[in-house]
Amino acid sequence: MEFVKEFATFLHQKGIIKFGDFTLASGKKSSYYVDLRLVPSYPHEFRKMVKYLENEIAQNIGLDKFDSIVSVPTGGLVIASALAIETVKPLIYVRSKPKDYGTSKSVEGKIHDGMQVVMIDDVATTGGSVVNAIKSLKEVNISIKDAYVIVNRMEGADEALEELGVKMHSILNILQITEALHEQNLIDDNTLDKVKKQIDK
Ligand SMILES: O=P(O)(O)OC[C@H]1O[C@H](OP(=O)(O)OP(=O)(O)O)[C@H](O)[C@@H]1O
Ligand SMILES: O=C(O)c1cc(=O)[nH]c(=O)[nH]1
Repeated sequence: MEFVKEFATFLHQKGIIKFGDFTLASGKKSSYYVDLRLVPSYPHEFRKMVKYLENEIAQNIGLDKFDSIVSVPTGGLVIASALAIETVKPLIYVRSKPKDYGTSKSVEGKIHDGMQVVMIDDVATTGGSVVNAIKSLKEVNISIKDAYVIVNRMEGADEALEELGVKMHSILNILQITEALHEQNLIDDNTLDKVKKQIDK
């Protein structure tokens, strides 16, 4: 729990979690936004976050139990790249749509039939981005059982992935983050209430 509180406080201090009116990738509206693309600008915290993610994967799955790390551009790929270097695991990534020039590929990097991968993304909301990537991976006979995100906003991603036989893991969820901030009087009751209403919306 210590990492959760420390990381939640960091997200708030640096304005990485923002409260206001936002439109999300899925088209949904939200009273908050977690912009993890800012984290690499703070290399100590970035490294701590990646190490924590590495430990979680090592403990839950085992680093030798999969062939490659896979991610989706752009937010997730920055984190996955750092994790791949830290763990010395191969990295591949899935474009949201195939390139319409050059190689015309949607899955980039070295792949082989029947390979086993673990998905990394920064934030999960509806799970749509990861679901699309998993579908592209299945088309080229790549297997995936586990996906890891840093922040789970708890808006349907777990269920969407479960339908594809993939387990969603997260380092923190939005309730843990905002409850830790509320406890420290960094956000008020009304802000916490709005976040709770967003869950499963
Ligand atoms: O669970 P979902 O409803 O799909 O939403 C979450 C996705 O949205 C964001 O990506 P975005 O499309 O903003 O792309 P970016 O990382 O390139 O900024 C985020 O990085 C996730 O990939
Ligand atoms: O759903 C999204 O697009 C989304 C939400 C969020 O809080 N952060 C983010 O990077 N994307």
